[in-house]
Amino acid sequence: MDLVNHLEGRLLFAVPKKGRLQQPTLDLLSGCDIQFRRETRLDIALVKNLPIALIFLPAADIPTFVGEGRVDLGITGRDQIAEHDVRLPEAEISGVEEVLDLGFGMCKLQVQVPEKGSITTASELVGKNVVTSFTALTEAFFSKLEGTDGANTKIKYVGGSVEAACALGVADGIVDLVESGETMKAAGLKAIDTVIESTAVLVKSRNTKNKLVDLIASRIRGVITAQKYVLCQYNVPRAKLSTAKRITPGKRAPSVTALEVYGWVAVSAMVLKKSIANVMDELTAEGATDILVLSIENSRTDEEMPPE
Ligand SMILES: Nc1ncnc2c1ncn2[C@@H]1O[C@H](COP(=O)(O)OP(=O)(O)OP(=O)(O)O)[C@@H](O)[C@H]1O
Ligand SMILES: O=P(O)(O)OC[C@H]1O[C@H](OP(=O)(O)OP(=O)(O)O)[C@H](O)[C@@H]1O
Repeated sequence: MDLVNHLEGRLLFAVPKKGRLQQPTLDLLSGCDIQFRRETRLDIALVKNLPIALIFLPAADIPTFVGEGRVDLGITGRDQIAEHDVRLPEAEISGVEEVLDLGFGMCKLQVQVPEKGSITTASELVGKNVVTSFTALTEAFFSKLEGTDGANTKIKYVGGSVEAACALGVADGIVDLVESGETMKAAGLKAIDTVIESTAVLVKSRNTKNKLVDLIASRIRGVITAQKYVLCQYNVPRAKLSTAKRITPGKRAPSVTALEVYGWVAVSAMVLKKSIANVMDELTAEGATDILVLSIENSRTDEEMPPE
């Protein structure tokens, strides 16, 4: 089948073809009931149940395709968007518009130097050799270092294994992504500054007119919300209701229903998964009973969520 001829009329959605963002992205698509089968070695997959085609691209190239309007939607790291946008001429507005923070792929782009070396600040790297996969952000970072002429710093591109550059004598420092810090530690490096913090984002092309963009964004938002929150149900004496409402304020407000027992109410509210244990302790201390925590399979809510 000539897939390219089947793209007509479909929303084009760029997703990472490999690397750290790929599996969480595929999980998200599955949660949105976006069904497809990717043939071996093919970078295009037609979605069976929606007029969408998935285009598998390197995370670093997705901002270019979205920015130029070649694809309507994309998922990549905010670091990649920043690297793309910082290259644009000053007066040009980026064609890449962020729609949604996806909450995975958290990492920091950091300036790193040998742990045992003499350099302790990024300014001391000015004029020296710095190796990175993010040359535009690194150039902008060193150019802005106050009171120094960062533009003189020699910035070299490498596509991967950036952390090896110092040990091999290619660089005095590197600018690379850090998440757990394991890679940095194993290479005998330490972080001395942060260029940008990143998470995966859903982005759209500024000029896309495809109506499915909003539908997909809404489905993705629903899945992310479902992953982040649980539904907490409990019974509490009416006299304690105002305190209980402060503990579980819910989205707009908690649902409260009268119980068939005088003086008691049943409360139901969305609670952040990461704080549910504390919330249960607090509710118990206030006399709540029969506290149940239910996972949320999927959701469709507006953007206002309970505070994190
Ligand atoms: N250790 C990490 N933890 C979390 N997110 C990361 C990590 N490393 C990278 N990312 C995110 O994933 C994006 C893609 O990085 P990744 O290293 O997976 O790229 P890749 O497409 O496989 O390319 P490469 O061939 O350069 O490794 C990064 O831009 C960043 O947003
Ligand atoms: O802080 P950590 O949890 O150790 O993660 C950081 C590492 O992850 C990324 O590389 P990746 O492993 O994706 O491969 P790459 O070097 O080929 O880009 C990044 O470039 C770091 O090397």
